[in-house]
Amino acid sequence: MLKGFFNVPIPVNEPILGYAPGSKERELLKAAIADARSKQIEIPMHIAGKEVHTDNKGKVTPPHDHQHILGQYSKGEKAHVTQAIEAALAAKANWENLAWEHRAAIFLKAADLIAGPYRYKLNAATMLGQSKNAYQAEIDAACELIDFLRFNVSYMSDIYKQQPPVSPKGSWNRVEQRPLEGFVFALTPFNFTAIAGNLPTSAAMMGNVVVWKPANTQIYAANVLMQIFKEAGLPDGVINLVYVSGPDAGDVIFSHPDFAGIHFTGSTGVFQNIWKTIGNNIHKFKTYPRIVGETGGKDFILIHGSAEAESSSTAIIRGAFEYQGQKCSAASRVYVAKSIWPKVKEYMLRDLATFKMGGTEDFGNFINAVIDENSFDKLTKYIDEAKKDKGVEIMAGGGYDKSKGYFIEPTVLVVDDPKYTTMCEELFGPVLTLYVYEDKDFDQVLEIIDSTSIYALTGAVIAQDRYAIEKASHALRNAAGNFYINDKCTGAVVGQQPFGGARGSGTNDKAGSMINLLRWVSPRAIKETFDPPKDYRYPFLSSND
Ligand SMILES: NC(=O)c1ccc[n+]([C@@H]2O[C@H](COP(=O)([O-])OP(=O)(O)OC[C@H]3O[C@@H](n4cnc5c(N)ncnc54)[C@H](O)[C@@H]3O)[C@@H](O)[C@H]2O)c1
Ligand SMILES: N[C@@H](CCC=O)C(=O)O
Repeated sequence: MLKGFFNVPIPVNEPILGYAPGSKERELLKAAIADARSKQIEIPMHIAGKEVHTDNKGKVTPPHDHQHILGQYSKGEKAHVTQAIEAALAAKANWENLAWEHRAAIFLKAADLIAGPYRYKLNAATMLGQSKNAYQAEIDAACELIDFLRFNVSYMSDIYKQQPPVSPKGSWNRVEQRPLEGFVFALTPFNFTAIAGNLPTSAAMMGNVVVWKPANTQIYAANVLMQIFKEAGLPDGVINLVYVSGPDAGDVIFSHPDFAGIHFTGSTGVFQNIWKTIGNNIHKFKTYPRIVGETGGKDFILIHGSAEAESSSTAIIRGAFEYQGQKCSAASRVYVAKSIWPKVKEYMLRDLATFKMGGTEDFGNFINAVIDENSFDKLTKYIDEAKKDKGVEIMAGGGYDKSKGYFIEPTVLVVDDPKYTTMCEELFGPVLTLYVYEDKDFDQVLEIIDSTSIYALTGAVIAQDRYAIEKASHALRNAAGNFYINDKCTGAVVGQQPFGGARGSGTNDKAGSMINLLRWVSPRAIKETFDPPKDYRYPFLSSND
């Protein structure tokens, strides 16, 4: 074994490629898209390092072109979840005993593979499978995932370096960061390839073994991620990837004695049910499982009367409509002061009129499709209701069509009631609701924002008036885990704004930070005494008493 404490490479954020017309990266990405579209692939599960195929297949189709088949994945059942757990537990001893610098090297290599040879393949898979445009795929599948891997390696070494500051004479105090006893379940959402990659790897990096179940609508890119992890040298069984229904996975995992933790990102309802199941089964587990979940949001932008109108409009429309509003951080409720609203509205209508909507293969499209038919049907129901409801004006959009892909026009609703349904519930799509308030009612609006939804994920205040900024920052301190001043409420960057919300939005364990990695270790404090006492008596107990 090598001896020494090794410094890890100092992480820096991966530069975002621009994909401008004529650029090399655009040519390479277009070629990767054409290649992916030209064939149908078989997508196996990965258990104990082996590819597992079944006869029960699910189709993978681009949300913007649902009749085109990119491939088919093998659907698993409960027995595959059991096999994945057994494979993870079989891999555990070797993996957790491997020196940490070797674990680090595997994930640093994975980051390099994504930054280099796999960049276009992974971006193309995300663009086709999840209907993300080139820029959105680049900031997610490439840059954010590379950042997660490189920064987490650095945080891991910082965690290992942290030791008790005091060791009195004659003793030495140390802390060992043990992986959890058992396996970790990574349950990942459709909307970010980076999150799908981060949830299993952050736990594995700290020495844990993992069963990973992605959302069905993200499997196409998850398959590329698994290829990358293998090529980076991840040993068999450390991360096992299964394609089963959520309830099937839950039934097996949440009653297994070695279940040691869940790393979840997804909707609040699913997380709350999982929490209840874990609570009901608590007597079955060897340890108290770590429950880490980043969940839904009802993210706000507050525009003060002193704000600059054009940048306010840009923050609103980028915050609300990038990736069709399917970011947990997406702006979905806006509060704008009456004095500035006419100007903001003018800029919004000017820019919304220039949005192009269509497939991700055409780089001119800013807006693509929503993820699937369920989502399309749910969102269009809200739009149809809004069209009928009094006190709601459809300021923009409102149209939709699912004949070729699940396309919904970016829609802006202006409401009279700040507690209208779409101001309160998470819709998760390109539907923004906006309320215009009297400038004098700023304080009341702060209270409304704080109390309107169960969530507290992201939020922004836009103002030039420093008193207003200070007041909003204080009044809304529990309304968002990620708070922005004079910016949109999306686009957190690893190493810059660790991400996560509280209240109904999750456990706020901040993805891409040391706080998150600490959830995947169980510290053991060790005290060593060099000269142990040989007499039990205290000094005041003299032998003459
Ligand atoms: N806070 C964050 O950091 C963050 C980031 C991304 C997405 N999200 C949230 O995720 C949601 C969108 O993602 P989604 O649609 O994939 O979420 P989802 O909750 O539908 O699914 C998440 C995962 O849970 C699985 N699942 C679904 N039902 C299950 C059940 N009954 N038992 C066990 N597993 C089950 C899914 O298959 C998927 O793998 C939104 O609510 C969004 O706000 C939050
Ligand atoms: N971290 C991303 C959101 C991830 C959730 O979907 C952002 O800040 O926009």
